[in-house]
Amino acid sequence: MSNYQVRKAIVDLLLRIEQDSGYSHLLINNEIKSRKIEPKDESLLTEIVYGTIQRKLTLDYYLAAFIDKKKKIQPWVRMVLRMSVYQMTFLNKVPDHAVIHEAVEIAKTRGHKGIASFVNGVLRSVQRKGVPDTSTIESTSKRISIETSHPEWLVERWISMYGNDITRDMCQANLKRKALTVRVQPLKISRQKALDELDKLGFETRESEFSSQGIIIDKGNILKTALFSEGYLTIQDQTSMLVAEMLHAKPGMDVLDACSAPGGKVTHIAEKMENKGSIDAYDLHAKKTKLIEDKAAVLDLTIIDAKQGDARKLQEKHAKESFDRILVDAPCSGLGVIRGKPDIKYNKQEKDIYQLSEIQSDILEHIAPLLKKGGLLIYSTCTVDKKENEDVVEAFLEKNSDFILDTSLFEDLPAMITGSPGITEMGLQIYPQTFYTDGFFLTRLTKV
Ligand SMILES: C[S@@+](CC[C@H](N)C(=O)[O-])C[C@H]1O[C@@H](n2cnc3c(N)ncnc32)[C@H](O)[C@@H]1O
Repeated sequence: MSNYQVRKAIVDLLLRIEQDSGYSHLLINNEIKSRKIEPKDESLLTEIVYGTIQRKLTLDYYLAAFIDKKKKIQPWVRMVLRMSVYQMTFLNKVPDHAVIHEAVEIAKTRGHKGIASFVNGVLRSVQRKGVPDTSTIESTSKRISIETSHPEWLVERWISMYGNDITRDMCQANLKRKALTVRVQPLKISRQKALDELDKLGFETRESEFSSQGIIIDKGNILKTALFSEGYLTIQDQTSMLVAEMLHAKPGMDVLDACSAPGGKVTHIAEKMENKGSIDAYDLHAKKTKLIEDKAAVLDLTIIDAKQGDARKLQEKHAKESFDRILVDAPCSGLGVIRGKPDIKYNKQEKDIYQLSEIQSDILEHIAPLLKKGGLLIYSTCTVDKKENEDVVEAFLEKNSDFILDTSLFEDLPAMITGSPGITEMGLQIYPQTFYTDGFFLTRLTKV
């Protein structure tokens, strides 16, 4: 594929992601497969698409300095300008003159001479004058918003909850790549053996301190290994691995995972149970239960019964106090995983947070009777927002006097997390900047 064709594919992809509000990671993978993008172009395509989405608001701020406010710009032309300015400002892989040349070529073929000369004019001005200085933006929230490309309502919200410094660090961390992490299936391979095998294959790896099963991959493509395809390893963020570590499910126990798909945490729980006992794994969406089944099958785990069910109605299916352990890994706004799914920061709205917090409270309220006395319940989300995290837990504890927060959680956490800035009376909020993981919330409750 020529450079021009790769750039053209990037513009199409950016347009589709914006117009369909599609998840960029899924659309990028489809594009690579369907257009048969060569491996040498794969990483550049991914880098430009992700980068352009990640920096969208910053790029638009830069472009606004060079384009008349009243000028109507077609969406594809804006995409060409954004991706070109992204490459000129944040990447140094291709010289500016080549970036401009390719942008003009796309504009000529897709549009006409007039558009090509507009694109050429704007990009040449950016090249000549440089992008505008953002340090003169007076309002703190606006400056963070523009510099890190997060919507201002979200920056203001985070500032009101966590202050300027944590918010700025969080927004900046969301722009950086995180290392891929995997979990070993300990019934099939030990972590040490997996590390040795990966070492032989030329991977650069480290042990994760979040989980005895976790491995951080600094270099190497795990997807192409038999260790992955044969279920010795599975991809999971380190924060998610904390859940099964903290749930302490033992072989022979009865466990409920109320919101289970695609099955990352429930398979980890089954591993901790040495594949002995029983796990009822529900998800609201019937088609997603197949994802849980597939994951369990590749990992050779047989104790998971994946089925459709609304977590708010499980009392119709199970008697009170049926379970030793319950996981509520609730549907959430996902503001902790912006780094991997940058679309989230533009697609989520503040009202979603309020709606989700009601669903989360509802799920907890209806699940609570199913826990045995002395049992443990973990509530977790992959978001950073008090309304969906601490507030949900606090309201639940106020209403349900038979539950208390299991404060031994705080001694139970891995040493590197103890004393981390997100620990509160209601649980552990992990910020994406603290350990360069996803942002995540987790707490552990017990019935007395
Ligand atoms: C954060 S995800 C769970 C991730 C999963 N625990 C894992 O580790 O792979 C939340 C899941 O809850 C499901 N969900 C949403 N509302 C639900 C409800 N009322 N009852 C059960 N599941 C629900 C969603 O379909 C989604 O798959």
